[in-house]
Amino acid sequence: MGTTEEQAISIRGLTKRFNGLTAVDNVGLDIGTGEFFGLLGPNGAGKTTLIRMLVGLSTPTSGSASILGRDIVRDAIESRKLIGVAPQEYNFDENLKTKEILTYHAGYYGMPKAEREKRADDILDFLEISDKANEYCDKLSGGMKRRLLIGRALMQRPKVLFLDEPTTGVDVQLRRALWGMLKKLNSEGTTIVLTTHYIEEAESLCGRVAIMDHGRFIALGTPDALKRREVDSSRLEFDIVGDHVPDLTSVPGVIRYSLSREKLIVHVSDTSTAAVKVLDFLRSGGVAVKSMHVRESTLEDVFIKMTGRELRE
Ligand SMILES: Nc1ncnc2c1ncn2[C@@H]1O[C@H](COP(=O)(O)OP(=O)(O)OP(=O)(O)O)[C@@H](O)[C@H]1O
Repeated sequence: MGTTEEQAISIRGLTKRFNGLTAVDNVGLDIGTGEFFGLLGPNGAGKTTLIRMLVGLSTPTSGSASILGRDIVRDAIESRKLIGVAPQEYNFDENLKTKEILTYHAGYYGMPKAEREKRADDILDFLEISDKANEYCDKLSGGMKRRLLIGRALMQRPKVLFLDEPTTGVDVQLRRALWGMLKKLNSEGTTIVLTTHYIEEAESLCGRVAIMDHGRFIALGTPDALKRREVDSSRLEFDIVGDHVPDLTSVPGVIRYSLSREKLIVHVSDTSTAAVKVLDFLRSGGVAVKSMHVRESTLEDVFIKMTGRELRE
């Protein structure tokens, strides 16, 4: 991939240091236009710092990056016009009402009054908070504030949308509703970059993800490819009676297994065929099986395999 305009984001050797701490460490990446890209990683991995540099809120210590061909430092004003940002923390002026937050914001971007009124109405409608248009924003619930943060980022019709943990603290139902809204925006052509702790969020939304740890990308690819490349495709968990089983490695599809306290975990390459074979093998070996669960691998498994730690401490 080149570094020309077809890239929504192009990053080269980007680094940020804070008094001896390297928060983002020589990162390189291209994100194509129209991608839905996820940055996944534990607290302190450097996700927010990376986004803050890309959106012009923090100056890189070294390296470079561009948004649709505009350098984030040299062409900062141009590049900022192309993006929308929903930060992790609410930062609304509490003296403003919901709709005013949107119209004032678009005013900074020089949008004419009639257009910004209409745009704000459309966005409130899209985010299903039209009935709160005239409420003061500090009266809104957490979930409504989350939607408003996204709505504000959409006002200037960004080509690239940055969302820093857009669903933190919202309930499962709203999270799914927000996912639907974000998918729609992406399908209409907006490039989206989001950071998240939620594995299901990255897996459900993102075409590609980068897993970050200690300021670096430790894995990059589609969620499926990462799971295939980095971990066994799935594992079977059996509750059995006793602490002995015949050697399972002779069963086709079995990669490895472990047994402890009557819990047998079998890593297999193809769940659909291996599950039945393992079960038959155990039964013919005289092992009483109380229950069996299939657990598909997740991006969390990828992270654990690569770092030996869990994503959420
Ligand atoms: N302004 C700052 N001054 C000093 N250190 C900072 C500053 N901002 C971030 N850091 C440090 O840089 C590292 C990366 O932080 P960052 O917020 O980018 O991580 P993150 O992956 O976004 O984490 P989280 O998921 O908690 O938001 C952390 O060790 C953090 O303490």
